[in-house]
Amino acid sequence: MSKKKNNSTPLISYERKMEMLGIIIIAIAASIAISIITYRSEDFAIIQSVSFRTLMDLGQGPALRIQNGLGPLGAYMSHFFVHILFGYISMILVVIMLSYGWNIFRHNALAIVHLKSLYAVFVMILSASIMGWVHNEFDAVSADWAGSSGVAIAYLLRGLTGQYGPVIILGSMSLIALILLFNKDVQSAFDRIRQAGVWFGSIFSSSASANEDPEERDAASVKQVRDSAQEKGSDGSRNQKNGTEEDEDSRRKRWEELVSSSSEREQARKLKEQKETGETRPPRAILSRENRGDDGAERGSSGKNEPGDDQGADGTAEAGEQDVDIRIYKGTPEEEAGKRKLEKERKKQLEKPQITYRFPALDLLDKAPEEDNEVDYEEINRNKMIILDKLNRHGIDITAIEAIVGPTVTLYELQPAPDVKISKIESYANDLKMAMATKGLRIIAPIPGKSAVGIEVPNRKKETVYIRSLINTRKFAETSMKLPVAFGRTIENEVFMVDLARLPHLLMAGATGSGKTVGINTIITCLLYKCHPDDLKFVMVDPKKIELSLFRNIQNHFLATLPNATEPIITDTAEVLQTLNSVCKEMDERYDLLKMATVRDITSYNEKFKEGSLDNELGHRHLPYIVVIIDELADLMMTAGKQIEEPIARLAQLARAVGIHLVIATQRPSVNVITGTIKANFPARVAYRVASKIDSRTILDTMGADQLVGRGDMLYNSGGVSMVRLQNAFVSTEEVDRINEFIGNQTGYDRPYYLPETEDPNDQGGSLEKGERDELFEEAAKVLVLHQQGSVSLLQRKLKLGYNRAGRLIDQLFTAGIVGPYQGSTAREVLVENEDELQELLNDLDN
Ligand SMILES: Nc1ncnc2c1ncn2[C@@H]1O[C@H](COP(=O)(O)OP(=O)(O)OP(=O)(O)O)[C@@H](O)[C@H]1O
Repeated sequence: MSKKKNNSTPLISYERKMEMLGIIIIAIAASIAISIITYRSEDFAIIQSVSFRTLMDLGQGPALRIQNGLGPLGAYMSHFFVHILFGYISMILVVIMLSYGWNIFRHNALAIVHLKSLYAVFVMILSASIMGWVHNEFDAVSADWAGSSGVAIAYLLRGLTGQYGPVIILGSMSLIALILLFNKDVQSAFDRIRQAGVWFGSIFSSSASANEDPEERDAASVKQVRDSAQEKGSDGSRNQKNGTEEDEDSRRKRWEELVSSSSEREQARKLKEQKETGETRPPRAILSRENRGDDGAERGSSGKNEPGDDQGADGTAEAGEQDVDIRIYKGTPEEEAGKRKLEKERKKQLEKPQITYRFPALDLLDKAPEEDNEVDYEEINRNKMIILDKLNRHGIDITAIEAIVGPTVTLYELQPAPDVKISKIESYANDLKMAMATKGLRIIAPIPGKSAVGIEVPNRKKETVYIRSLINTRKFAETSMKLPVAFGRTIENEVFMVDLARLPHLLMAGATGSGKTVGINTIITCLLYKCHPDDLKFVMVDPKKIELSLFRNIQNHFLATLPNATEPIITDTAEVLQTLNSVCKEMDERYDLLKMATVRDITSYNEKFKEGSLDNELGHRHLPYIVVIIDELADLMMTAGKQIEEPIARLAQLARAVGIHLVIATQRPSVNVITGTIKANFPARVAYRVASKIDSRTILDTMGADQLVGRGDMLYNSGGVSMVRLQNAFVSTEEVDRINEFIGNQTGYDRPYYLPETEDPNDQGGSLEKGERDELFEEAAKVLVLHQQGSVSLLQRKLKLGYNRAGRLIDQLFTAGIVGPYQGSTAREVLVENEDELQELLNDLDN
């Protein structure tokens, strides 16, 4: 493959430069910090009283009298920061600089640092002004805490707004600063402060039990709060209560938090016990286990008519009769890798890359916003009550419940009593759906490998799984998969990864807007983050014309096309057909190469080629993986039907060993699009939300996809019986754009990877005029007739030819009727029996 000479590489790479800049900034910040800490106002006076020359004379008295840790320079700096700017509070500037320095050094994104710095500057000015005000009004603090600027702002405020104006302005600004700091509900912050009061109260009031076991103490405080809640509750019904709704709510919250703190301790004890007995659980964070022996208080105080709370008072009361523990789990995120790890692992794979290439950096991907992804205990408890109530009414006893909180859905794992028939639980799916007023609810009865029934209920607040949070994990960085795809997160918050090279092909289906294109972008992004362009090429087919168009930027790095292709991303049906046939031809050629090299798969072939034991002259070359992506199969099947199905089926059956893999998506998972032949050859399937149970059956062979909630909620089946529910990672168009720009701006190969040319189906083999025949035409014909074997590799060996020329000769011999049509990995049939017959045929051709 031809390649461009890479442009001169800079002496010091961009990364190293940034690291140096980071260190310089940190060093300056540390110096300023030392100068501020050792600030003395007299130092500056000394500097001013002597000349520069005297100052520089270290043996002289003036220099010796300066006590700043950084000498005269420190005295200057600290004068500026402490005296002129904002006093000691200027230290915040040091913190800002350190933060910039560190993040630049670590190659982290700076967007969040900018925001936080802006906030820190605001807090610095505000604090200095408050100090200035205290200094001016009461002379209670030294002016060194406010600096001239802080004092000046306080004067200005006093002058403009009188005696009380600064109190109001500075007070409200402080409150705003607090709100911004916690970025949370201030109301609940107040509640928490009050709650802390109750805590202290309960501790002091039960001073007699000061030496008690902590669990008992918790239980005592729980009881106290619960009792007080019950007292209130018993005074009157919910509608008659005197206190406000907020009072009830905050009391309930308080109660729940106390309960969960005591129960977490109990949970930890249980876990320890489990460890000792050798019983293990998957690594999930245990959030709470709520033992509601007497649930009345909690339910009574709920007080709100939430959706799904349609059971009213008597519904929940009945449920209370069946008292079941619930354990709540939320999976802890996987360990982050950091940019260096990813970079190191990616470089490890490369031995002698054909082009100089920089892998896309993590910074091109958006960081997940700092959202409040806390578990909604209220929602979980309400759902638990509804589930218990519904099943209890129908005589189904549940002995235990666990709630596993995933990004999109929560899985309630129910342990039914031994005599319960589990199909009975399944039959109440619709009742439960109605009671919870939820869109998609899936019952898994039983959960494969467990003696439990699962009910998946969509969360009211869904979490977006950002692709960066998957790519930036050790699991992804260190994977040895050839074509790793981190699809998303499981319900247990684990990064779910598959190796496309082993699948070997993937069929994706989902209604419009369910997240297929985002899913395809996730696959491509993962591959672009892990694979070098030497090792991977995409053939992109996009009948919808816009979905994959962003990838045209990377054509000279990552795309494979026909030599005469009109566009790098194929949108025209006729061209799709020709391209797929060409990929088939590439597959056949690769099989010939593998056969010549006597290896069984692409990995061994490439290793052998790397060792130098394969001859370039015979057409051997490094073989990149080829991933063929078809964004909408339905469209192609409608226009080209069988013609399209044929090459897809051939590739799906055979292409795995030679490193060609298919990813096909469709929004119409009907049997005339996903035909039996296609389905049989695509064991790995992904279903996004589909419109009907029938569609779900077509794609997954079972129901379930019709109950998904959309926006990347998906079921993955690798061909076995069990399916995994995942939240597909989200990658935005902007992110895809940035990655493409980053790669596209680098010097790539001269052209896309060319797929072999195929015969035009309308062309009956082209002209065989004497002048247009290959010079070795006759000689090649004789070799094949002599050996009675129509194989390219035979011609290569006997005539010492490259693969392409030998292939062209075989095509001409086929047109001349000397060899038969292509037969896959076996040699073509020779149609001429002996040399005499051949001579006759050649004479005819000449005439
Ligand atoms: N994994 C995801 N996380 C969050 N939101 C998502 C996710 N996937 C898709 N969405 C949302 O759903 C919208 C539609 O997604 P997408 O375009 O991928 O659907 P589609 O199935 O390809 O639809 P169509 O077939 O009409 O092209 C996106 O714009 C995005 O807002």
